[in-house]
Amino acid sequence: MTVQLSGLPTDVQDAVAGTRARVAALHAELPRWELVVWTAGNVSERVPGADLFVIKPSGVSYDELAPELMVVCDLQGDKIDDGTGAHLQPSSDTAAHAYVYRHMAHVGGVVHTHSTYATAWAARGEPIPCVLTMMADEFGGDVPVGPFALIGDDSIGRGIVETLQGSHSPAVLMRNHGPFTVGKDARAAVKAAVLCEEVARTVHIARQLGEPTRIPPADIEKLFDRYQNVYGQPARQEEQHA
Ligand SMILES: O=C(CO)[C@@H](O)[C@@H](O)COP(=O)(O)O
Repeated sequence: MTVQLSGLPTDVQDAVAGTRARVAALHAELPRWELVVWTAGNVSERVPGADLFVIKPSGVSYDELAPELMVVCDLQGDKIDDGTGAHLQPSSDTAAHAYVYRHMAHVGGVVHTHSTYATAWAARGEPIPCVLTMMADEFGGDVPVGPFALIGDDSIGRGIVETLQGSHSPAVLMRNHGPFTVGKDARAAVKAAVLCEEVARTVHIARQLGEPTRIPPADIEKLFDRYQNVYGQPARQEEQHA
């Protein structure tokens, strides 16, 4: 039987409303940072305290996205009776997002784009080598490549999870497709998507002039640890561990 949002406890309904607002607002970051063309990207976030997540409706222009249009799904990726009406179907990548939420408990947000430089690396099936301190900071090493997988079932999600397990990286380049990123929340996943495109572009440019030099693994670990645990304002650091 389909879950009815209006029948859930008030605190869950309030949590859904807050998640819808955040996810709707974060979609504006995708065109802002030139990570998408047309509607080719999506953001989702887990609803705190519920086995639900919120994701963009498929094919809807970013200009039209509003909190009340965000689709609410269970962790199997099935839309609940969320008040958006039957005409609004969730993103075509919903199954992939749902698989990540079911298999990566620490992940609270997922983003998918087709950003140009990261997607070019995905087309070549080549990991982005860790040759920049920004890569060590955010990705803790190379940005890995996941397998080619067709959209529509658990294949992409399984490829994301299997590739990211054992990696510090919050980004994976799905072969012949494009980047997927994860984070503790949707904002962290959007940040990872922005920085993934930035380093993909920089390393691509560096490669035009010669072979960039890799950062030694011990230094990568030091940089990653500092950035993940020291960078930013103390208050934000506490938030990060909240
Ligand atoms: O890559 C694809 C389709 O192949 C999707 O990620 C992209 O078009 C975005 O689709 P949605 O608008 O989220 O359904």
